[in-house]
Amino acid sequence: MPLTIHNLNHQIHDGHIERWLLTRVSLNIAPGECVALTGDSGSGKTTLLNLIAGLEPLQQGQIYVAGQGLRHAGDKTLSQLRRQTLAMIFQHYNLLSSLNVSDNISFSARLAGRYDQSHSLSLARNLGIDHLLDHYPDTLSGGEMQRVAIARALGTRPKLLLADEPTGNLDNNNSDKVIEQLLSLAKSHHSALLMVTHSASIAGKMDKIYQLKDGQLNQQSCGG
Ligand SMILES: Nc1ncnc2c1ncn2[C@@H]1O[C@H](COP(=O)(O)OP(=O)(O)OP(=O)(O)O)[C@@H](O)[C@H]1O
Repeated sequence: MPLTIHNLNHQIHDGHIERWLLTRVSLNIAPGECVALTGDSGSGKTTLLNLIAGLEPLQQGQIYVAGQGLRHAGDKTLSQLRRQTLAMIFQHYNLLSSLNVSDNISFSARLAGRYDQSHSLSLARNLGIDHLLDHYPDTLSGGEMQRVAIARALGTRPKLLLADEPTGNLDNNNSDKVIEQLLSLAKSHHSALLMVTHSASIAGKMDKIYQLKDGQLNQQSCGG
């Protein structure tokens, strides 16, 4: 399983009081499965992604990423997991401004020791950005930058892809195209995808929808 979450509880300091942000959260995501994570602002979506990425320590419960338990895992194990097993896509792209598109795409794969030029090129072609390989990020549109970020993320052949409102900065038309490409590439690479979104129409394109509300994670119907 790319992702298993078992009975996760997470407490935060809210001013002077402590508050349970996540309670008894459990979730399984299978290879190639695309799952939407929805919920009101402040419900804990980004915190949950950060816990899955090993960026915040687990307090109670367990998260397994491709079989590796995160609770009590050391820094070396967690950073290896972030390089080799999972990849993240952010709303603000997080491209390196001093590197051209080609080097941005290959950056994570090189760090993971998995750089494969033909794979990077094929991702760029599939995303329609192969004519931009020698361009720099500040000359690209938002949609083009996010396509570069998607190619960079998939370049490591991650088992699990975490995306935090990846099209939050794009207009509807552009957003739909980028999401279609992301879903199709995640499926063809057998990468599981967990995507935070506020958009009901984007969530409706995914295999499953989960909502965080009052600390609890519940599956919603995909009907709409
Ligand atoms: N380390 C922390 N210490 C204290 N409070 C925190 C911490 N991390 C997150 N919070 C609080 O937890 C709540 C959830 O934050 P989070 O960013 O996870 O929500 P979200 O669902 O992603 O929201 P949005 O949709 O607005 O991005 C917020 O009230 C936030 O202020």
